[in-house]
Amino acid sequence: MSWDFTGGRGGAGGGRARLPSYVPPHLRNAPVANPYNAAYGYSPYSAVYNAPGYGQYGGGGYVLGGQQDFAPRGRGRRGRGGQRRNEYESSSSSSFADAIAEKFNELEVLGEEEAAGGGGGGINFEAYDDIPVKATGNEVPPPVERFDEIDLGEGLMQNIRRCKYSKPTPVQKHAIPIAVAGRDLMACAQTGSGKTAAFCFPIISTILKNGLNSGPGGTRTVAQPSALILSPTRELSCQIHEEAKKFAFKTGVRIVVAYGGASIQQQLYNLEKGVDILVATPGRLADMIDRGRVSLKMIKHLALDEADRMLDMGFEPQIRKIVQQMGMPPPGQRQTMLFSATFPDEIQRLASDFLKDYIFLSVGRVGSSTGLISQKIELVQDMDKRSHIMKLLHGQKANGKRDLTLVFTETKKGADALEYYLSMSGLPAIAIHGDKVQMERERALRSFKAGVTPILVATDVASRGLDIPNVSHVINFDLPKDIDDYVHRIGRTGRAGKSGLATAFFSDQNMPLAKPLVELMKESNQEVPPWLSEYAKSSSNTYSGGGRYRRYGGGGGGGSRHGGYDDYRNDYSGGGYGGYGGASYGGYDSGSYYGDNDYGGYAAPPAWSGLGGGGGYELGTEAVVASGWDM
Ligand SMILES: Nc1ncnc2c1ncn2[C@@H]1O[C@H](COP(=O)(O)OP(=O)(O)OP(=O)(O)O)[C@@H](O)[C@H]1O
Repeated sequence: MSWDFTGGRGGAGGGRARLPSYVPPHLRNAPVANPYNAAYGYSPYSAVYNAPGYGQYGGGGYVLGGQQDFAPRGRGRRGRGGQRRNEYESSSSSSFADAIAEKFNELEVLGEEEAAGGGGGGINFEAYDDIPVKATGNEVPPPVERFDEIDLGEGLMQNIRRCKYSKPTPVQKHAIPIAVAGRDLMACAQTGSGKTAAFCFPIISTILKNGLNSGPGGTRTVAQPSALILSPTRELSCQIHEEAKKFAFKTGVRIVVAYGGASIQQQLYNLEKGVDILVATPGRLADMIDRGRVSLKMIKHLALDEADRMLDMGFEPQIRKIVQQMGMPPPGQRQTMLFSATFPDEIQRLASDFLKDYIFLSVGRVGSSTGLISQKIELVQDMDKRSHIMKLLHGQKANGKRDLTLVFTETKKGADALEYYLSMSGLPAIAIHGDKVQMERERALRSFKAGVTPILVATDVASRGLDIPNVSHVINFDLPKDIDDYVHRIGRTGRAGKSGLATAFFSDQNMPLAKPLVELMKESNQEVPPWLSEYAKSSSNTYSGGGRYRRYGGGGGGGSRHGGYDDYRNDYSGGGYGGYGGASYGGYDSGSYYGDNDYGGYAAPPAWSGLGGGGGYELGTEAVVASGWDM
C-alpha cells in the first residue's frame, strides 16, 4: 500500500475524499502536511505469518482441515477516476469509506476461475489451516468450501468477486450455509476472521430471493426494514454499513445506518427513501422507534455483532427492550444471528432467550487470540509507562516501522493526557474516546486510518470490531480488567491472515489478570515471561480470575475442555447450570467500564458475580460506572 497525501487518496482520479482539515495537536502551528509520512515514509504491509496449526478437539464437532487460502481484504484497486455514485447508497456521511465505496463500481470483477481460488489475491491464509471448528445443535447444515456452492444470487456473487474474496474464511464456510438455511446461529470466531460477511451475505441473499422491501425513491414515513444489524459503537455501525453496501452494490438492496451523535434528521431522511437493512446502535434505534419513524414488525433477520458486548450488563436491558418489546416478530418468526470473538456462558444463556433451535458454532480457539498476533508483556509500573512508550515508539521509528500503532488507555482523561504527551514529544498522536463529539471521533479515526496521525490513543470505544488496515502494533498502555477485552483490543491487529504485534505494560495493579493472561498466551503459543508465570501462580490463590464471566471450565468440574468458549448447552444437565469447577475463571472485577454511551443516562445494572466454583450466576450489588466503554 502506498500513500499519497498531496491531493486525496491514491491513484489519479477525481471524486476522492479530501483529507480532513483538522490539525492534530503535534501539527498545530506547523506548516507541514504530513510530517510522519515525511519522517517515516510508508511501506506495504505484507507480512504473512505462518501460524502453527491448532490441534483438533473432540466432542462431536466437525473439524476443518486442508488449504484455506483466500484473497486479501476487499479494498480493491485504487486509481481510475470518476465521480459515479452508487445509486443505491444512502448519503448519510461523506466519510472516507464512502469514497472507497464510490470507487467500488470501478473495480474489476474476477473471473470464475480466479474467484474459485486460483489466485487467492496473492495472500495465503495458511494461518487458518487446521483450525478447529465445532458446530452443535440439531441438524447442522454442512459447510462449503466455495462461495459458489451456495446459491447466493448473481448480484451478490459479483460483489464477492469484486471484493476479491476468492474463498470463504473458516467462519464463513460454516456460518453462511447455516444462515442461508434460515437457522438461528450463535457464532464465535476469532477477531479479524471475517464475521461481518458471514452475517451480511445470508441476509442480502435472502432479501434478494424474497424480494426487496422498498426500492429507492419510496416515501414511507415509517421505515420497515426486513433486517436489523445492531452493533455497540457508532464507528462499528458505520463500518458494517460500508461493508454491507459493497456486498449489496447494484443489487437494489437498500442499507441505511443510524447512530447517535450525528444528525437524526439526515438519518430519518435516508430511511424515508426506503430501507431493507438497517444497521444501528441501540440508542439511536430506540429513539427512532419511539418517534414512530421505524417499525420492527417486518424484521425477518436480526444480527447482533459483538453480541456478548451487546448482551453485557450495560446494554442488555436496551437490547431486550428492542428485541422483545418493540414489535419485532418473536424467535421462530425471525432469524437471529449472534456473532462475537468471545462468548461467556452467562451471556450465551441470556442470548438463548432471543433464539430458537439455534446452532452454536465455534471456529478457532475461540475466546483466545489468534496466533497471528505476537504478544509481548512487559513489566512496567505506572510511573514508568510514559518513558517506556517513548522508547518503544522511537524504537519503532528507528527500525523503520511505519505502520499504524493503536494505544489503549483505561480512561478518557488518560487518553487525552497521553495524546498530549506524545504530541508534545514530537510523536504524531491523536485520541478517540467517548467524551469527544462524534465529529472529533470520526476525524481522529480518519486521520489515523489515512496515516496522517499514525498513533491513535483510545479507550475501549475502539476495542471491538474496527477493521483498520495496517495496524501493526497494539499497545496496552493500561491493561483492561477483563481478559476478553484484551482479546478484542489486540485483535485490532493480526487481521485477515496478516501478522501483528501486541505489547502490554503490566503493572502491579494488573495482578488479577496474570492468570488468564498466561492461559491465553499459552493457548496462542506465545512465550510467557517467567515473572508473569510466577505472578499467575501467586495470584491464583488470591484471585478468581480476570474476567467478568466464566471463560473456561469443564462440564461437571472436570477442568478445561479446551481453551475458549463452547456451547453452554453442553453444560446443561437438567438441573440448572452448575458444575463450573476445575479451571473455571469466575468472578467479577470491579472497575469495569460502563460509562456513557449513545443512548446515555442509564444507571449501570448490577454486576454479575460469583461465577466460579459453584455454578450458576447471581446478581451482585455493586453497580460499576467507569471509564472506558463509551460511545
Ligand atoms: N473471504 C474473504 N476473503 C478475503 N478477505 C476477507 C474475507 N472475508 C473477510 N475478509 C476481510 O477480513 C477482514 C476482517 O473481517 P471482519 O472485519 O469481518 O472480521 P471480524 O471477524 O468481524 O473481526 P472482529 O472480531 O474484530 O470484529 C476485513 O478486512 C474483510 O474485508
